[in-house]
Amino acid sequence: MNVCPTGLPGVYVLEPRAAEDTRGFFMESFREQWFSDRGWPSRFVQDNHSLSVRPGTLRGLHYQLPPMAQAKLVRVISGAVYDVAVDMRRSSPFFGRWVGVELSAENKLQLWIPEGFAHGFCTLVPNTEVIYKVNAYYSPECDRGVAWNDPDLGIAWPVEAPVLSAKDAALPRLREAETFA
Ligand SMILES: Cc1cn([C@H]2C[C@H](O)[C@@H](COP(=O)(O)OP(=O)(O)O[C@H]3O[C@H](C)C(=O)[C@H](O)[C@H]3O)O2)c(=O)[nH]c1=O
Repeated sequence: MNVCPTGLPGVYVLEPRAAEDTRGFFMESFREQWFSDRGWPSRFVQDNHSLSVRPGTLRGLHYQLPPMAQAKLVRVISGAVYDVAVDMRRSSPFFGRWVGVELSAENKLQLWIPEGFAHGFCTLVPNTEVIYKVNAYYSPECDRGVAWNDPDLGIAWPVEAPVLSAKDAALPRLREAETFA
């Protein structure tokens, strides 16, 4: 498995190795030691799975505040997304900076997003399924978000008028959002 840094320190692309043969492929999609060997959180307590039927569906940008902050390991098992992470730590020199990576069932890439970052994605094709591990349970009380189209973030989403939940359509801008210290 290759680990590739992105333009945003702390966020990495993981490239598992797939063994392909005439039947298809086999891939180890997760190993605890990939994380413990790097001093990253390695105990994941919840798996998430979402299906977005329409292309241009945008989920995010979401994060959970302490004590339920979540690190996330994200991958796509059907379809493709433009996956985005944003540094939400005011103390970081990269506060408000973002990175976007295409994750797809075809490229099998995974995105490692540490605690302190917001996460969102926009689907690129119909019936896209995203699965991801998190290292803290869902906590509606600690759940927060920031607007996908905040001009202070300037994220280059591949869609101008995404399909949004009512919740996501009403998220605050970064300047009003509760962020990490
Ligand atoms: C996140 C979550 C949600 N839910 C329930 C709450 C709602 O009744 C329903 C849909 O939740 P929501 O609209 O927040 O789902 P998404 O918009 O896909 O949210 C996710 O989108 C971005 C991309 C993320 O990274 C987060 O993991 C997560 O916030 O599932 C749960 O029961 N458990 C959970 O862990």
